[in-house]
Amino acid sequence: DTGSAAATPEQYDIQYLTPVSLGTPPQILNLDFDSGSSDLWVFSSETPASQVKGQAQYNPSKSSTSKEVSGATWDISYGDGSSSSGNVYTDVVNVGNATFAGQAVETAQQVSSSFTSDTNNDGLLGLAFSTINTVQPEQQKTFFDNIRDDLDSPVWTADLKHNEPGTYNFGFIDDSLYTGKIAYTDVDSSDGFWMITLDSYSVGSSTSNLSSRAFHHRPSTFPSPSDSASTPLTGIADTGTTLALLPDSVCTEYYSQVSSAANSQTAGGYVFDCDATLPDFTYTVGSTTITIPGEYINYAPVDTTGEQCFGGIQSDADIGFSIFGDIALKAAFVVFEDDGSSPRLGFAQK
Ligand SMILES: CCNC(=O)c1c(-c2ccccc2)csc1NC(=O)CNCCc1c[nH]c2ccccc12
Repeated sequence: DTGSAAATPEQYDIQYLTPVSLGTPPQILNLDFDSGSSDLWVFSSETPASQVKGQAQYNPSKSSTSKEVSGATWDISYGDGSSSSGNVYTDVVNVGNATFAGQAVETAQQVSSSFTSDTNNDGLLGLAFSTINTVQPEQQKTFFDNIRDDLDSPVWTADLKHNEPGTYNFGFIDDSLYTGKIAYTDVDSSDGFWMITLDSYSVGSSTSNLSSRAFHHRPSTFPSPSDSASTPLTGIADTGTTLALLPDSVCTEYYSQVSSAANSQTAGGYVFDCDATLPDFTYTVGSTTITIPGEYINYAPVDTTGEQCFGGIQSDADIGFSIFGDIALKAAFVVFEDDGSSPRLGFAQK
């Protein structure tokens, strides 16, 4: 079995939505595939009308294959303060032809205001590890955990793009989606996340820094201007988080290269003039180097004046680990591999 479906970005790549077929006859909802959580939850016929603003709703009573999981409930809260909760059914779930008949579909009886106002997002499809699924009293499995044994290969891949549709594939690696080699690194799934350690990172690229300083020649003793560090970064690969949330030291190093940058309390993070030229951000996994172009890190205007823009790299303070969100992942072809015992993450240039 294999599956392939488009990942279409909302404005500013704030999230990527993918069509999913639920039930019989098929009900199509556009879900946010989220490697940072493990609940498949949807707007539903059980969501109060006051909390629905245009979202498609899954109606289990209209599906001949739905079964209520009696006594089961779910309740999830995210670090941005959003939340949702409700009941649980099993039904047929189909993602680009990868199908599982008894997938737990968590119907929302309550969603927080940020989900209500997110009018194109009909729910989330969790792809972190099933150990952090919130269903009680019996925890439910993610779609990937359920279909893994039917897949040609125990993998799913993310090819997210800037401002254009990309692809989520299940069960195979499409060699046309990347260049060079896929470098793999071990995953620590003990917290339920795809947690990895990136071998190093660097801010800017030596040539661009040098040219901006108009050096006529560089004495051999000149320190490398790319502030390249062999400092590792430990964090989670999280398709459900928009930004790259990194250590304060990395943020300071990065934004010190942007003359108009400031860490604004009111804006809730680093902002800069929208016409600023931002340095690239590079990270390495084994022998593979991924470069996030500076323009990807000019995330979005802070307000309608369009003068100040919000950075795509922000602090991971008070999280306890870094989050390599869409800003970091969309520069790469990413392989999420889990044979059930030793999960790995693969990165390739594209
Ligand atoms: C900002 C969203 N990310 C988080 O809260 C988060 C945190 C986290 C924890 C504490 C403080 C800040 C972040 C750890 S893992 C992690 N990752 C996830 O939670 C991934 N799922 C996010 C789902 C999600 C939350 N609010 C949305 C609004 C639109 C679309 C998706 C979402």
